[in-house]
Amino acid sequence: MTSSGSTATDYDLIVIGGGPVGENVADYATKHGARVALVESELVGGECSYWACMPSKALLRSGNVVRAARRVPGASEAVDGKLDSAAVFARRDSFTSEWKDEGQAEWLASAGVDLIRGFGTLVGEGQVRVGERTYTCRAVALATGSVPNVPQIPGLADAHVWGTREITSTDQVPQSLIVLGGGVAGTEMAFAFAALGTRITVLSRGQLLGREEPFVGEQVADALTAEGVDVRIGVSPVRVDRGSDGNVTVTLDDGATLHAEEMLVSTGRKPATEGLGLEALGLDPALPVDDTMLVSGTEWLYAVGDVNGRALLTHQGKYQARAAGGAIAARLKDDAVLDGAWGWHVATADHTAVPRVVFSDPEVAAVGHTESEARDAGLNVSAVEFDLGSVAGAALHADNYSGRAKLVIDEDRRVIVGATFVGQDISELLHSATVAIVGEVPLERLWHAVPAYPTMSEVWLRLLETYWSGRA
Ligand SMILES: Cc1cc2nc3c(=O)[nH]c(=O)nc-3n(C[C@H](O)[C@H](O)[C@H](O)COP(=O)(O)OP(=O)(O)OC[C@H]3O[C@@H](n4cnc5c(N)ncnc54)[C@H](O)[C@@H]3O)c2cc1C
Ligand SMILES: NC(=O)c1ccc[n+]([C@@H]2O[C@H](COP(=O)([O-])OP(=O)(O)OC[C@H]3O[C@@H](n4cnc5c(N)ncnc54)[C@H](O)[C@@H]3O)[C@@H](O)[C@H]2O)c1
Repeated sequence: MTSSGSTATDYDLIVIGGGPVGENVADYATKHGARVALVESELVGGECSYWACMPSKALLRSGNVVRAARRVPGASEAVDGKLDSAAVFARRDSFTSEWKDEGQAEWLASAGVDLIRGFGTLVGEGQVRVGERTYTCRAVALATGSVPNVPQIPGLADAHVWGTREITSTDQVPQSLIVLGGGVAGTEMAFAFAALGTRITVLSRGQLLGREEPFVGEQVADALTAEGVDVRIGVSPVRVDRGSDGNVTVTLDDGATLHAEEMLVSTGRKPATEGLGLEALGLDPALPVDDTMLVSGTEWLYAVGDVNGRALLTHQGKYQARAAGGAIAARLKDDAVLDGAWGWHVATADHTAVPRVVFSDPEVAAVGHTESEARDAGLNVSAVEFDLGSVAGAALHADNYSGRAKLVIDEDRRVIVGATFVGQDISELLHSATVAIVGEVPLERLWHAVPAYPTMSEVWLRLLETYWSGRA
């Protein structure tokens, strides 16, 4: 490494995978003096930039804006047409840089990171093969992301259905679409394409967004239904076929048969570890990591972002990357590694304060534990809820504003350990809850954080009043 003068290896660190997480590991390690190369087999920028976060949010935005305008008299009269799908897709294309990565590659070069194009495989400790060449290094960071988890349903593999890559990059507005999977991706795409005019059926084996508080799925399902979406809860397909007319037929376990022009399968993702050579090196493919992202049983291998399965979210992966990039550089220089809880080189918040936003309408914004998760974790918690529609800021924001907020409180420490908000344009409220949880702000002190009037943040005051009422 530069500061220690070692050039016995090609690099100090090789990062495999150039998504948002790999880019940040490389950048942070380089900033701290390491000689770094990044290996990417597709586009620098990864899933998030081209087939996930950016295009999906761009596709959602136009519909959300129109619905918002329709809820405000005076504005609603000005919005009486349909969405311009070509313009929606064109805006999406600009956010994906037309699926070209020159800009990201230039940024990597400006950050001092060498880009190696190709598929990286581990062939030994500190040895990465790309094509015909084997590169040596002192540490490797795997940031290979995740791949779709496709269910084994008879006929599905031959039906050429859409995954999230296809739906986020399409230029087509299908007349009808069956969405399998009531998680984050399925829910968001149902809103986006309902706004574009597609007739949609969502199939979910459990409540929508089932990992969140129970009222979340109920409110989002009600909103989808109001948009004309057929939401079917508690059903699973038993067969899928693509007919000679090009349409998809789905047979459900309740005996129903559905037909649609297209089908989206969005049933979760799993770490992308295939072909990395882990088993040949005797490494556990589950890639268990400590909070610096060092893989258990090794002193040279790190797994960061989606690939370690801790939190499949860009912002949380990038947070891990900042910790890991710094930790790797520090270890290579024999500098102190600040790996105590909340230290500079650890991703402590992964355990207690992961923020999540679903860009549906209403939006869902949550951080930390749900009430049931907190109880399962053995915490002594209470919970308070409040109707967002009765907060002045929300009522002004949109007529008939509908939403709900909930705090989960650790009674032993008198701090918040979870917060959930559902409502139009509520996502920007989330960071206040994240700060309260990470800062472990006592409720008694939180009382003095006065929300401005008339903003939606006043829901904080109402939640705290609800908490204190009935208590001394
Ligand atoms: C539809 C959808 C919408 C989403 N929206 C959001 C959102 O709004 N907000 C959010 O926070 N998260 C969102 N996510 C999740 C987010 O996309 C991921 O958490 C994020 O992309 C993870 O980043 P990563 O760098 O770990 O992996 P990736 O972005 O998957 O990048 C991994 C990279 O590694 C490369 N690679 C893999 N194997 C190799 C190899 N052996 N050699 C070389 N290169 C390799 C891949 O080509 C890829 O470029 C969404 C996901 C989906 C599917
Ligand atoms: N706004 C965001 O931050 C955002 C948006 C989209 C995706 N993502 C991330 O991308 C990842 C993938 O999204 P996703 O929606 O595919 O995953 P998910 O885990 O959110 O939802 C998957 C859904 O599919 C269902 N499912 C799983 N297996 C099934 C089967 N065999 N048959 C029927 N249903 C099945 C699950 O019950 C769940 O409802 C998630 O981890 C999510 O965090 C984030």
